[in-house]
Amino acid sequence: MASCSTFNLSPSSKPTKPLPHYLLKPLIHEPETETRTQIQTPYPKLIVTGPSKLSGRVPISGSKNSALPILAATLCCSGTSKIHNVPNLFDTRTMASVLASLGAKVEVFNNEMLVNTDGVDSVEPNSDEIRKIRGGFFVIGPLVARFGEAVVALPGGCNIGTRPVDLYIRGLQALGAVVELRDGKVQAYAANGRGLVGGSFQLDYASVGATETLMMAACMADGMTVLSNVAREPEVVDLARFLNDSGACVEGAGSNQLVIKGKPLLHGSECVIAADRIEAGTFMLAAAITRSCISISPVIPCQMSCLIHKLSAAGCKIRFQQFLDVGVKICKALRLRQAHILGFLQIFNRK
Ligand SMILES: CC(=O)N[C@H]1[C@@H](OP(=O)(O)OP(=O)(O)OC[C@H]2O[C@@H](n3ccc(=O)[nH]c3=O)[C@H](O)[C@@H]2O)O[C@H](CO)[C@@H](O)[C@@H]1O
Ligand SMILES: C=C(OP(=O)(O)O)C(=O)O
Repeated sequence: MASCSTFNLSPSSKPTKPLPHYLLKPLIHEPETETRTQIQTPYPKLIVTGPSKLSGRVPISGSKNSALPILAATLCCSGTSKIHNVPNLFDTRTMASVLASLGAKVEVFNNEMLVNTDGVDSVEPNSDEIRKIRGGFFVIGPLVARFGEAVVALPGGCNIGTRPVDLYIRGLQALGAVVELRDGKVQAYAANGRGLVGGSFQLDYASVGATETLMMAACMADGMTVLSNVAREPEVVDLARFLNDSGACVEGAGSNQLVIKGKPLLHGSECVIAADRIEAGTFMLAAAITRSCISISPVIPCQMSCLIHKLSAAGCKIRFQQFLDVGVKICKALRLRQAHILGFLQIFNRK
């Protein structure tokens, strides 16, 4: 296919060289030490002066972490994909720019995005856009699967610390990609000169982003793929649902193993992005620490069970007034141990 890549990506011209150490560094999950919690950044602070009381009803947006991989997955689809309830955020706007930089047609109407990737004529998204957010890197999976090659800058969005992408790369290699790093960009191409081939890959760590990227790639790889020790987060399930609605064959989403039968090309479909459990959880905590009573909607209670349990144990009263309504009221002081940001998010991210 036509490409704006400045590199000659023909397989025969590509001597394989080892990836740099920092991309392949082993996944070591350090304990929550002071070094993780004291990351200094030049970014502005939010200073909240209390005591304050919160009240009222808060609408919860569509999930950013579901929207980003689903937008990337439109690269697997012919025709138009219609995505509803996309939160209007810097990250989703950036992902739309990433797709547009590849030649996709992206139309935005309030919280609805229509994406048609039939006109994609590049495998190299705009690097400035990719470096703005972590999720931009997801496009490497569908690009190499559909077009046989991808040139994607290393992702940004990592003010919370270094977040390697070694699992994405090793997973793509397991599906028959040759991967190199040049000038801060990851270049991947199908070793057989055609497309990816199904294979088996076990993630060292159940990374959400790597699971999603490899799921998209496997949907268009030739044959069966088995991905083990994958992430089980609701956003992974949302992505699998979108891909299956678009003609893919993904089984096992929500468990720790995915079995995926590749198809040559998926077709556009329609989906509604689910409510953001991180946003909902943040408001629940805000109500708890200010001893306030608020109502948030919509929420998906089964995705919040961990946080609901913790807050209930701390004395919060949580009521489901209607199916998706939650009221939070703190009855006694709540003491939460400080945790680094991902640990904090994992209170409601992990099952
Ligand atoms: C866009 C998106 O969905 N972001 C979410 C995603 O972030 P993120 O993409 O960072 O989450 P992952 O589960 O993929 O990765 C978590 C950690 O695993 C390590 N890692 C991951 C991949 C890899 O190839 N190598 C590696 O070392 C990194 O230290 C990383 O910080 O999950 C987090 C934890 O559930 C959420 O808080 C983020 O909001
Ligand atoms: C860390 C987050 O997301 P990302 O991985 O997209 O940077 C977040 O949503 O807080």
